[in-house]
Amino acid sequence: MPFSFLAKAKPTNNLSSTAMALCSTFCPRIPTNFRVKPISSFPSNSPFCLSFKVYSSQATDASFQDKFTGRVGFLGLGIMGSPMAQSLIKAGCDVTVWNRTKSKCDPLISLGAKHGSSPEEVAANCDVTFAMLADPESAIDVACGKNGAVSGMGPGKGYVDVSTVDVATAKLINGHIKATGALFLEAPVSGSKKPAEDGQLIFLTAGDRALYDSVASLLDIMGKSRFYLGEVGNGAAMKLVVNMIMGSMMASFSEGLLLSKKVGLDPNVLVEVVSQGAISAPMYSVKGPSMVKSLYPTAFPLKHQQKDLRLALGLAESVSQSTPIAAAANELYKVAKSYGLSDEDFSAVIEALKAKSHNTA
Ligand SMILES: NC(=O)C1=CN([C@@H]2O[C@H](COP(=O)(O)OP(=O)(O)OC[C@H]3O[C@@H](n4cnc5c(N)ncnc54)[C@H](OP(=O)(O)O)[C@@H]3O)[C@@H](O)[C@H]2O)C=CC1
Ligand SMILES: O=CCCC(=O)O
Repeated sequence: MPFSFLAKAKPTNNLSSTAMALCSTFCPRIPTNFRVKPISSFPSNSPFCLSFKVYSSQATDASFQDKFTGRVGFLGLGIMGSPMAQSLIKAGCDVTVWNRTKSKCDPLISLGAKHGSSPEEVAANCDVTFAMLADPESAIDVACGKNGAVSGMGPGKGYVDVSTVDVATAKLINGHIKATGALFLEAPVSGSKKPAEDGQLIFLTAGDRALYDSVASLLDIMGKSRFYLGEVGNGAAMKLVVNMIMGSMMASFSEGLLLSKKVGLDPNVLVEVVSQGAISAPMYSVKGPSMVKSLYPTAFPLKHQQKDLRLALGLAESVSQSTPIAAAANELYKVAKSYGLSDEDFSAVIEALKAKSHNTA
């Protein structure tokens, strides 16, 4: 379990070594396989204070890998892809980017990234290529379509798809990539815009273990933890189960906020009460106050949450698992989409429950 570690220490050139030494000294129960990542440091003329994130590299298998020194491609620079690629550039990686809408590449180019004119060109020029795309259709198109990444892949290369897709899509892309002699890893992420900006994502990986090992240091730049789940499809399945739970939680929270208001309670107080009890969740504390104000600044677009519920329901169907709560939540997100809220944050699902105001609008 990652935890923050704050220490006063004389800064050295090797901040990580300093932090590891401090942790070993002052946290005797820390696992021997811990790693550290600076959260913040201060100039040497300020009080000597360092803050570090301490984490196990993997719950069940903590192998430490060498720093990845090859060329890194990044396809898809939306809400998530942009900050992830930015973290890699800022960490000193040699990054080449591509995005369907070219203008989104410009801020990264100004930070030092190269630009590839197609997914094929990026894959051909890089050792490992990451893809962060909207949905199964775009993930397949960018990997396997005309001038897609597959055309630039080959032995010695790797493709890491971090998009949220279904099991069949992950397996399809895996098949195309593997046919070129390259390696494949699916690695969808838990965590949203802010964790992506802060390098605090959780990677849910599956596929070629050798590729997982070789890109571990890149995953650690972008994330706080990583799980290796075995065969391709397990990453997608884990991600869909997590987001199925999240979508239902948000729908239920929305009902609670509106009910509290209708019975004369202050929904802000409800948010506070929830935050102190057993059902406390960062999601409620972060989104609740703006939901009360009917504000939905987009971190996770509602259309993607509905996509994930749809894919999760398909997954449940494939094994005859009953999921009535998720099915009801999915309907609510579909209503919200019909209100034109696709690109709002998924917390805008609450608007689908304000039927009266929308019907009369
Ligand atoms: N936002 C979040 O909090 C999280 C999102 N995810 C998942 O990550 C993925 C990306 O999410 P996010 O960054 O929020 O989404 P965005 O909608 O912000 O970005 C989507 C990306 O996909 C590209 N794209 C869409 N359609 C096509 C296409 N047909 N061909 C080529 N490129 C295409 C977009 O290109 P263009 O710029 O040209 O439109 C853009 O780069 C999704 O699968 C999502 O479910 C996972 C965890 C958290
Ligand atoms: O897929 C989106 C996940 C968002 C989150 O984990 O906060």
